[in-house]
Amino acid sequence: MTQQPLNPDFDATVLGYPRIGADRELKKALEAHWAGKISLDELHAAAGQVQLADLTRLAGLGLDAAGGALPGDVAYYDQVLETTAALSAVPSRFSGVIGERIGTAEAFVLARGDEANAPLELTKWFDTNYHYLVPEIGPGTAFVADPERLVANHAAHAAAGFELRPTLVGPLTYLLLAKAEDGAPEGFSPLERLDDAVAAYASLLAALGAAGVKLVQLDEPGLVTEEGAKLAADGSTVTRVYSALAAVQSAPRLFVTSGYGTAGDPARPGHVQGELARAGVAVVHADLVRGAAPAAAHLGELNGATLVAGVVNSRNIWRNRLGESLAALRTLQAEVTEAGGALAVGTATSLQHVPHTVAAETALPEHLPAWLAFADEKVAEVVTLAKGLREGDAAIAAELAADAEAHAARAAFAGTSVAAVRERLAALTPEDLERADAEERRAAQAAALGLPPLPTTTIGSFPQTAEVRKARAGARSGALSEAEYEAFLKAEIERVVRFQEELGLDVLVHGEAERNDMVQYFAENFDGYAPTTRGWVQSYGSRSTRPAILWGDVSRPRAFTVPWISYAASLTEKPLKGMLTGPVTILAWSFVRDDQPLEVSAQQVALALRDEIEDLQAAGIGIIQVDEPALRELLPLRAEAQPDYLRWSVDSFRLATAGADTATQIHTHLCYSEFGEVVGAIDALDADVTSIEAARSRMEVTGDLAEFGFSRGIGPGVYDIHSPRVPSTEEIDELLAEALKRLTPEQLWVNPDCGLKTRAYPETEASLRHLVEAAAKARAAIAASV
Ligand code: MET
Ligand SMILES: [Zn+2]
Repeated sequence: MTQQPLNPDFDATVLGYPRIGADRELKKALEAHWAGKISLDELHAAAGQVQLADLTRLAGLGLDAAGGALPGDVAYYDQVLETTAALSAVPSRFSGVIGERIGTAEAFVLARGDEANAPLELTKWFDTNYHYLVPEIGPGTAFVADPERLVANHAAHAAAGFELRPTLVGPLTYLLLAKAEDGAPEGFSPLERLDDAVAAYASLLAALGAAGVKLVQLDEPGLVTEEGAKLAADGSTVTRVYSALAAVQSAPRLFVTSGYGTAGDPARPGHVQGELARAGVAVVHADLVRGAAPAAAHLGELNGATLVAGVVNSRNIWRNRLGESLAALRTLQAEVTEAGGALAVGTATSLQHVPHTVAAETALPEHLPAWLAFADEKVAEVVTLAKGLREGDAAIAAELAADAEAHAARAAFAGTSVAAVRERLAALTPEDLERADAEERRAAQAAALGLPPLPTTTIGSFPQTAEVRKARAGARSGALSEAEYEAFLKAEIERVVRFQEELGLDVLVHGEAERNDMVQYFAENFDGYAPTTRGWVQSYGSRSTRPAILWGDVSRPRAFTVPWISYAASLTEKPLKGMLTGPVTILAWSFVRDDQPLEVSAQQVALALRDEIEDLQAAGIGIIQVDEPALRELLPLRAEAQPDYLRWSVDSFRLATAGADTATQIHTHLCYSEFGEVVGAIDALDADVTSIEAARSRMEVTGDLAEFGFSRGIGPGVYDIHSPRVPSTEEIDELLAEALKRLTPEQLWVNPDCGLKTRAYPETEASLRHLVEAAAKARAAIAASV
């Protein structure tokens, strides 16, 4: 066994750690502060406690507290916002309310808006379900280094013996993720401001160095995108920027990470790391999970730098295959050492995408915990791998044995591969994805449903009132018996049905009161799926979600939505639309198994949904909506991988829905993204009616769809449900008129942007009244014009 010298600072690290606190303490403190219940000082103290607990845990798990192995990824709301604050990059539209400096209070104004200003836009961070606040950059945006918070955070923990490496989004990624502010000249790109931003980063580094910081982490995952890759050709922008930053007098050493894929040209993995090292960056990182391991040819350029090999998956919750990782690391180590560099073991990205610890889960099926690794278990894996690399297999013999055993048990477990599910998949034929001709369907559905033109409907959920949440919690804790809970839900369904009838909506829904979350509800009712109890993952700001774990072959033991939906239908003469969540969204918002292609898991979920649709139809439900809000979300970052994704994702929707009768109207619903780029896929879903978020973009997507020749039903949202604001009837009139410029009256449906579950009743009632009124006016106008 070779005894190579590893990194002089550390041989194991993680790029970041969940920031919300093991018990979501930061969420509670933030919301208490926003509600005026605790002061800013109390918030800082609470956040400091959370960070101290995290650092103590990380050091306890074996990361070198004094050697720079601990990430200083402090962020109360969002890591991109922290960088905006460190650069004092105040968007012009806030210049009246925010001075030159973005302190914590000012950062919250950017994050949450105020009476006069909408907050910064939230957008998905790469292909994750984390959302960051989009910087708004213009030709005049000031970039002024404000190191105060970073310095204070470093100093606070240095005193306790934790040598943090302050973490910022790197300048290239920061500007790649920014948008041109309103009023910037046509064609302006935030990257035009690169030199000014780099100057501010240089001042930040100088100040951090002066404060005794030894290592700073700059995250550059933007380099894995198509646009970012262009900045990373040899002799490129990457070289220019990082040569400048590495040359800053008395600056700390730099640690530049990528993550979420292969940085730069995917055919030349490692060249960006070589380029960074040549520029003077001391520690570079490569994502070995989503990305490819650096090619030996490029490691030659490392030249004394350290490569952090991101071998532990920080996006899933599965235990690492330690034996395989160790073998890959040994190969890399030989190449890196040969090149005069050093190797350290790390994670593919920050661990912010996984929950704190498996140990907190008390209700998982018995077989599952041993297969899993959340953040803490992943830290332990990184430490174990580094030890194995340093001291040889014998030093980690117990861990290797436990690992082999867990993986063998997982492979052999009955639910991992279920013959009945496999046989059903193997027997599928192309006809299983085909429905009758769209025109034939349209005629059959028109006859069966008898809807007016411009039918009005909602997207499914109605306000989840405190009573609804309380009843659900009561059912979970046992405070409410099964019979009591059922009676409660039936009463709630009846109330929602009567409410919709009174409003005069044309197609009713049951309101989804029984669902805590549109994906978790399905996970709870499918075999092969397990919800967690404490597995919170930050989605944005103080918000977290609790993705369920898809661990085995999926099937549906019994119909579960049918009782509620058919009960709702029994209460009304109007058509009632059944609600399901589609396969892609179910996968996108879960932790999925890593031992088979996503495509196969999608097919299994699709077949389970197909069974539910058959049962809904048999119960007399003539309209069924299968929501796919995450369709765009899983689209791969790299263009070359997109067609294959679009093929299987569309096919999984069709597999779920194509068993429906010709007269059954299949709807889908899309939101949370811009769908302009994927209209071809939306068309290929072959849904009879598609509702899609559109109010904020003023019906923009209707243009894309019309241009594409989309001919089936379409309900562009006319009411933005993301805020309590009530749209006026006139406003909805205008949106409908706008939509009718491009869509035919036979095509157009009238509905809100999305479900109403986060709204309260007063604004919901007022908004839906205006929506029904506007639809009636538009109908009358159409009738008068023929
Ligand atoms: C995020 S899409 C939500 C769709 C779901 N049917 C609802 O109305 O809540
Ligand atoms: Zn939606």
